[in-house]
Amino acid sequence: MRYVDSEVGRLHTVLLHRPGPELARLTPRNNDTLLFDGIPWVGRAQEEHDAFAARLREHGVEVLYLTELLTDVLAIEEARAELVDAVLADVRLGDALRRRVRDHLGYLDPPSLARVLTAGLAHEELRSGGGLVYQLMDRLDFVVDPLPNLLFTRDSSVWIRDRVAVTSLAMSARRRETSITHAVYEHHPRFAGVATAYDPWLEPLEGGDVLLLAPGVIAVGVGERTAPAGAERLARALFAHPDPLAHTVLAVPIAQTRATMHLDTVCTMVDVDTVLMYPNVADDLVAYTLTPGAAEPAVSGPEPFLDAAAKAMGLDRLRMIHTGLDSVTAEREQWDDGNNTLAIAPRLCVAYERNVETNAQLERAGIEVIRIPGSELGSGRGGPRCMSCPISREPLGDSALR
Ligand SMILES: NC(=[NH2+])NCCC[C@H](N)C(=O)O
Repeated sequence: MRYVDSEVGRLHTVLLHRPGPELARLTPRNNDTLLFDGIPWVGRAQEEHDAFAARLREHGVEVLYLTELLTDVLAIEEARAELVDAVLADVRLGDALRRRVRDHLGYLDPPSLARVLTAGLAHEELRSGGGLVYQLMDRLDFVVDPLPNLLFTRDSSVWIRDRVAVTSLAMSARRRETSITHAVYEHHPRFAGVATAYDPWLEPLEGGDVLLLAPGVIAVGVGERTAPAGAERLARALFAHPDPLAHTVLAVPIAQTRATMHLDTVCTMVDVDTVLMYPNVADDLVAYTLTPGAAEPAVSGPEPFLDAAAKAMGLDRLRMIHTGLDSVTAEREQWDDGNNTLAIAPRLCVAYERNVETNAQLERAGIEVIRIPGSELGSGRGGPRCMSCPISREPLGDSALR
């Protein structure tokens, strides 16, 4: 079963990426470019991630791992060619080095190739190469860049009902991630026959910006990561479907700073009618409402986000968990992904244990919190929601809202 129509329906199946050798590529020289704010201790990050997966399994969630799916599809010639081509498309390689890399990858068995596709390939590991590009590289430079942000499976694909939107990642450090999700959904027998709702060559759109507020109602954060044109394109695709996948898309401009790169860093859902929101932005967020129009989606607004969302969801009001935190504590805990919870059922969510005050407020509001460690995982600036891509949730249907 592959179906997701909300943020909170009981979670059945989720896609995770257990961090591996790609994290060991991070150095103080490259961590900014690779979008990490520190140098994670890899072994501990893996332990933390295993604890996350274990908590999910204890609650009956099936956990799929991206590397396993990738290794499976690399046994299929067409998928292998597609993934290798995505590596070779890097214009910086030049023809001579490109030929050498093609030869090198051609000899690798699926697990070794999966490792290069995720952890990259350093100059010194290629050992020999021809041409000027190879000669002028430092031995630690990457011939194939590593993808440490694969950890955040939320961003490279999003399921909307029975379709998958393979996104278009804005930052160059992440762009190749979607060649992996695309190949998995296209070629893995588990996903046979799945149709896409978005493709990676379209305008920038990242999963961290896409919130399924209710069946048929989708909020999309817009800014640096998801371009307004990406939100518009998604709305058009969802409205045009014969059995429309949504009736309302709310475009929500967000300030693009490091701390708030995606909508889910400031707002996540913890119940069918309840959001957890970063208090420092809660009053300022607005939404533009997109609905099906004659040729193009019709746009109205802006109006306060909570009002626009409640209206689209058919509620009198959307309940916001007011964390009531002083602004410094709120700022500290937002930075450590306090607002980035993963709901695994209505009123039951996973959160980093370190966000003590936010978690206490959630509990006071009647939300059960499953705490996980995240001291190393958090150095890439992502929490439980960023690290998970729900593939199947219990449908809320249209009658779920009270
Ligand atoms: N859905 C999310 N908030 N993902 C967080 C992504 C963090 C990642 N280091 C990036 O900057 O892209």
